[in-house]
Amino acid sequence: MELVGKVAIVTGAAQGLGRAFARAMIQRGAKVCISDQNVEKGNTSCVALRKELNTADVNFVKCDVTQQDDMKNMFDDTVRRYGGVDIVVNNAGIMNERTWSSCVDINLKGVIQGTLLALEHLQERGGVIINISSIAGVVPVAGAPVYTATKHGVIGFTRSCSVNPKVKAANIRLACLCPTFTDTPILDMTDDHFTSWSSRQNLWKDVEQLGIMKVETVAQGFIQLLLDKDNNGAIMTISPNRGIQTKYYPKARM
Ligand SMILES: NC(=O)C1=CN([C@@H]2O[C@H](COP(=O)(O)OP(=O)(O)OC[C@H]3O[C@@H](n4cnc5c(N)ncnc54)[C@H](O)[C@@H]3O)[C@@H](O)[C@H]2O)C=CC1
Ligand SMILES: CCCCC/C=C\C=C\C(=O)C/C=C\C/C=C\CCCC(=O)O
Repeated sequence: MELVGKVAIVTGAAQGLGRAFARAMIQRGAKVCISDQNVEKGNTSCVALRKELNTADVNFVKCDVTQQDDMKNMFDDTVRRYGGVDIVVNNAGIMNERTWSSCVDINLKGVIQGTLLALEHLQERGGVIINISSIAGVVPVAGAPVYTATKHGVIGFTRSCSVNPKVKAANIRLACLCPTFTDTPILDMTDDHFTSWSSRQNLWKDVEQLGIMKVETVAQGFIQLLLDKDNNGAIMTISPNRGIQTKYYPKARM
């Protein structure tokens, strides 16, 4: 897929990985709507990206992924502004075992809602949906069971959509990105984010063992996932020791 002139939406893009994905797409000629529930950071990032990349092809829309009206407005605004949508990146996510219900609402229900709206918008012209999971989407993580459940859910949902014949006929591709720890504000966890059935200490041991990647490393894998025309249903993992790996799991009837 060539990115010049393509229109992309990224949720949770005011900072961290979402912002890095937006930046990488703009650099390759895409027009990008960055959205976030944080209006101040979203606007600041939008202005910074315009300045740094010398472009007007990036805008900010306020969108809390738990709010259906916000999500609909984000798509409608993008269509009005750029004439359509080609790429949707469902990235917004949090890590909080204590407010676990909001973790499910944002990480899983937000991705489902974003994907369903994306499928509607892409059905006439085709396109790509990238859902951001985590390495916690493919391995058990004792320190963060709810977060891990949401990320497994993202993979199950995305792969199920990818094998739907209607999705294939509409020339829509879906894939998941699963990084290990990456240097973003999500790592600034305190004990308040955990319960007695989860543990910051355990996760921190994993961080120390695995190391922390730069957002640019993950953005590189993201662009590879986006550009590969033949990867519907793919799960890409990225880690410091194993690098970028694309995996295809069995479809059914094992
Ligand atoms: N940084 C890491 O180590 C890894 C992160 N991920 C995933 O990558 C995605 C992005 O995370 P990071 O950039 O690291 O985190 P981050 O905390 O830096 O950025 C997350 C963004 O999502 C926004 N957000 C939170 N709730 C929202 C809501 N209800 N609606 C809209 N936006 C909302 C925040 O305002 C923030 O701008 C998440 O889904 C996360 O689970 C996956 C693997 C590793
Ligand atoms: C105290 C630091 C907490 C950081 C947690 C915040 C964000 C997590 C982001 C991730 O998505 C990564 C999450 C979990 C990975 C955990 C363990 C990986 C073990 C991988 C392996 O065994 O191969």
